[in-house]
Amino acid sequence: MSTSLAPPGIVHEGTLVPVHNGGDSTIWLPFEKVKLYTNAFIIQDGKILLGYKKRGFGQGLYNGFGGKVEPNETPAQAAARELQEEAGIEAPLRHCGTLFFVLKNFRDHAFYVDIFVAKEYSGTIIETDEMRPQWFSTASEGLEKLDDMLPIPYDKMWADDVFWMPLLLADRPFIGRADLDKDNTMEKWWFAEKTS
Ligand SMILES: Nc1nc2c([nH]c(=O)n2[C@H]2C[C@H](O)[C@@H](COP(=O)(O)OP(=O)(O)OP(=O)(O)O)O2)c(=O)[nH]1
Repeated sequence: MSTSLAPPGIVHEGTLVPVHNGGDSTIWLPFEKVKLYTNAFIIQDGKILLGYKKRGFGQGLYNGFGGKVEPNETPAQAAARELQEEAGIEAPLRHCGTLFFVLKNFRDHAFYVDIFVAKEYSGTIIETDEMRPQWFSTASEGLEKLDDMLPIPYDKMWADDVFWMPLLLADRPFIGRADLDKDNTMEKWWFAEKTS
């Protein structure tokens, strides 16, 4: 489909196949500037590594490891640095998705988040001041779970994650936008699979 149908903030050359869209709001929230962020996940052997955010933005939610891209860095470099700083590990990260994220009542900036994934890592996973890492099962409900590992805790994650996480788990590149209210409820969203 044509990318002109994608929401403001989404820039992509190639074919996008929309997979989810919705929300009660008729307009996309305005934004003045955009800041670059990263988010990185390790997915291996039926499990995914998430971190419980202990402080700051998103405190109390589980997420991948990431943060701001510094002025001297590429997103890939920032993703590697944040994974090391927040979980103590290194990994051959691959770009797998892009999330454009706008928070209502947060006027400062929109978030352009490059999402990375790796199937392996080196080093020892450690808890840091910012994140408490924990493995979760990627098995769907009803399927056999790994030992006593809990399923992905979507009710304790950013509300939009449930829309794109299945694409990440299936290794299907994606792009999307989510506008959220400050209490982590979805205002409006649009997600597409990148097929070229
Ligand atoms: N899973 C998920 N992550 C999100 C969403 N929106 C959003 O900003 N993020 C991620 C991107 C970043 O990894 C993180 C926000 O960065 P942060 O708050 O941890 O970074 P920071 O400003 O503290 O920067 P730094 O000190 O870690 O560099 O949240 C979302 O809707 N879902």
